[in-house]
Amino acid sequence: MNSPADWKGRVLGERTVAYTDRDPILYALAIGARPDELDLVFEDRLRVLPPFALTLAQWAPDVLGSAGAFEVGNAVHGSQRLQVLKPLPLAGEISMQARVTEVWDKGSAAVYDVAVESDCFVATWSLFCPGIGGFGGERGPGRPSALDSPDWTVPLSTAANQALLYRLLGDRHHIHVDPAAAAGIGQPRPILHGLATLGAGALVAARQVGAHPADLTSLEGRFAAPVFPGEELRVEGWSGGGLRITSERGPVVDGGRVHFG
Ligand SMILES: C/C=C/C(=O)SCCNC(=O)CCNC(=O)[C@H](O)C(C)(C)COP(=O)(O)OP(=O)(O)OC[C@H]1O[C@@H](n2cnc3c(N)ncnc32)[C@H](O)[C@@H]1OP(=O)(O)O
Repeated sequence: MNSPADWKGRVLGERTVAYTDRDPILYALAIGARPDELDLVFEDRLRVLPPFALTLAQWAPDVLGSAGAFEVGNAVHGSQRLQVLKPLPLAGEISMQARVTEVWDKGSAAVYDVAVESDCFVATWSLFCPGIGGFGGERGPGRPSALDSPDWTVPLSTAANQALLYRLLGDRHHIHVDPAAAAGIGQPRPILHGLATLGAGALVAARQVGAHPADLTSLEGRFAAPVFPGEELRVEGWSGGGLRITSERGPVVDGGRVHFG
């Protein structure tokens, strides 16, 4: 295919992914679950955090990269949406189908939207792919609008080894572990997975609003700047479900929304 636009509508296939209770527990630990949150870390009481689903569906954006739609070494995860349809089992198999739903032309970059559907969730990845824009397509959604002061702000510490833990859940792109790969996307050191930051923000939001984090019904956010493992962040929330995560450099997740049932 010659133009990114040619990938719109492309079916990326179907996959059934199996997991055990070890995997949602590892997910909970990798996004900062505490030892007293037994529902998240102890198999006898386990409830699966819905964003764990995103680790099961990681194959879909990877298939698009492997098929040649973009250069895997310089693309980044631009944004994510997750809609929960029903709870994930504690262990078992999930069958999913994926396709490219949109291709946006940002001038300097192309943005691919990849949707993954299963009977438990619908998830959409936006992949920001520098160097292949300017193909005459539509620009798509712009930057999120400015917000008033947040209704609450909670500090969020990331761990120096957080990307090393999170990658064991399936996203083993080298930019999260190898300084040379990080340099290839212009970063001074390996960066944290956007989904680790967003998942951690959702967990903080649940604690703050008094919801059980496994009751999450929808989550979304745009990755506005990289996070470096070990950085201190702030999670900001709005009563209507708005969510933003900032570092001392500015927003790292903006346009966020999280809802609990
Ligand atoms: C395989 C990888 C997995 C990962 O997990 S990677 C880790 C998670 N992701 C990140 O850390 C990415 C953090 N974000 C960034 O580094 C930057 O942010 C970007 C490189 C994505 C973009 O920065 P810039 O090239 O400076 O773009 P601009 O000049 O701010 O905007 C140009 C156009 O691109 C749109 N855009 C900007 N950021 C995103 C995004 N994150 N997702 C989708 N579109 C984006 C804007 O809106 C605008 O377009 P309009 O003029 O139409 O408004």
